[in-house]
Amino acid sequence: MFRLIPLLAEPEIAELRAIAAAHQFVDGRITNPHSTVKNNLQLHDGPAQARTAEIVRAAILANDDFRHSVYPKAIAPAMLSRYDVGMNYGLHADTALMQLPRGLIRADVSCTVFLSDPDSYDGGALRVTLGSGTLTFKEPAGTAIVYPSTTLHEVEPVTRGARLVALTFIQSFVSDPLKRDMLYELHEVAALEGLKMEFANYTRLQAVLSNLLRRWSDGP
Ligand SMILES: O=C(O)CCC(=O)C(=O)O
Ligand SMILES: [Fe+2]
Repeated sequence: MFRLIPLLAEPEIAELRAIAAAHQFVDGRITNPHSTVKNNLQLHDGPAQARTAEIVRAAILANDDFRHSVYPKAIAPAMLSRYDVGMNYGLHADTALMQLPRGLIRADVSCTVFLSDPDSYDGGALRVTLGSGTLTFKEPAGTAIVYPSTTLHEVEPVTRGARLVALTFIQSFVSDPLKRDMLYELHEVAALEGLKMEFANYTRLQAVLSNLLRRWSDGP
């Protein structure tokens, strides 16, 4: 499932931009030393990184659309990343198991939160390969694109301005993307149509949803 989710409001966007402006970024290869395609910058300053992670995590957990499309079980601390002119991230797949301070997580869903106004830079779109086609995302500030970590994807070179994003990876309670999609669809239909249904039938539909989630989730 590919979902565009309005995730951050103006004050959060402003705070993350201020954090980015006030700190030194380092070569993004620090977290992927063997990558030959990664050509961007990351922010690793302790408190600034912690605050970034807190803002993004709180927004994810408070967002119904995010919760019902991703079913987050573990959220990697979000990291600010900047692509200046000439920077890009070539075609790659995300690592399946990521070592985080609190242990390993399996990346099921990848998430880019756009923080720069799209008009302020050229290039820098996220392109996700889907079979013979490609999906391209260059979204307004505050919007998150969530996409399966199983995909090959890349960030086009920036040719003007700078592209600031917050990046995170999420382990889902439901590892199978198709099952996640079906749960999301069923939840949407129940939410949109439920009030028009006979209450007894709506209750049965809710039971099916809950029982599917019980059957398909990894735990705890
Ligand atoms: O900058 C982006 O939008 C994506 C970055 C990415 O693919 C990654 O960090 O693995
Ligand atoms: Fe990636």
